[in-house]
Amino acid sequence: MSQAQAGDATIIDGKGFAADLRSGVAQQVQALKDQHGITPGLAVVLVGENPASQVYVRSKAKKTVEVGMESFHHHLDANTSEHELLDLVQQLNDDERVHGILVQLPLPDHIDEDKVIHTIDPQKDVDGFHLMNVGRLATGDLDNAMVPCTPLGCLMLLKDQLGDLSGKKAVVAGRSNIVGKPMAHLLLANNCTTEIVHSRTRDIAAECRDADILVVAVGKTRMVRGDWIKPGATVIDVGINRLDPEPGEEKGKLVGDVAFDEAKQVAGAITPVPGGVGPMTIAVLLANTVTATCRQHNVAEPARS
Ligand SMILES: Nc1nc(=O)c2c([nH]1)NC[C@@H]1CN(c3ccc(C(=O)N[C@@H](CCC(=O)O)C(=O)O)cc3)C=[N+]21
Repeated sequence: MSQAQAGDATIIDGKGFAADLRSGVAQQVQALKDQHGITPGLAVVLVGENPASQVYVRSKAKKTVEVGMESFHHHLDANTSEHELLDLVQQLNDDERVHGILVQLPLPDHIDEDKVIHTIDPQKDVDGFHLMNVGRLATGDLDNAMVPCTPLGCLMLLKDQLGDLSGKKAVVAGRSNIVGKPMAHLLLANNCTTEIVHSRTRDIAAECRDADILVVAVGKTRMVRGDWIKPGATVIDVGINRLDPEPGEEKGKLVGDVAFDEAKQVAGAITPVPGGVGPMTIAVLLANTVTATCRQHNVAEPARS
């Protein structure tokens, strides 16, 4: 391979990759219908009126139907009690048309999120947030874990870009339970030398600059600058931040946690925002629902990553 030249980073097409993944999922759904008479079903539960959440939920429901699955949508009002929500989750656990359950986070303050997540049947936990699935991922039992959608989507993009990841130095910026920690476990399971950096890391720029693979999920607009990146590195930007609108704009632009214009001068490959990791999250959710369906019916499951 030739040496990376300044300014020539490959822009990783997450949107296109996600569309291909969804058409693969649509074929798997068709096969489940034709060969086993099973229609995978995904239930999405939204509590309250957060407008951004409503946009994601609508997009998920539309794409669920597009791949041929059944979509069950439960929209509860903001003052729903914890007890009512737990009852609904239990009802979805018991419903055999439902193979995957996603409860959109964050939940209102009066509801204990952990309690809700741990009421979901681990086999239907397509977000991979239940402790049973967290433990399986952390112990490397990937054959039985449900793996969180965003990190799994990032891994798919990395493997598509780089092939075998063995021996590569991977740095994950951010230590959240939904992205940073599961991402680090996945990279470790794929034989990367893996490090997590965070707000208390002594020289975070220097640690990032050592990475062949840099995954950024810190939730801070354009925190990672061009000079934090090793020339030729592969950069995955998980951030989704909305800027204040410019005069004449109705909504502000979406930008990542990486200063894209600087980073693309240095990186070998980089995901854009929007059109990078975001669309992968939804596509992997659908893929996880097929995986969950296969496991619940003892049908051979498609290889994922
Ligand atoms: N239990 C749970 N599971 C989740 O997976 C979950 C959640 N709660 N709560 C909210 C966040 C957010 N999230 C996104 C998914 C796709 C895009 C996405 O497709 N973004 C597009 C842009 C969309 C736009 O233009 O607004 C992109 O990056 O290209 C973004 C954000 C999933 N979440």
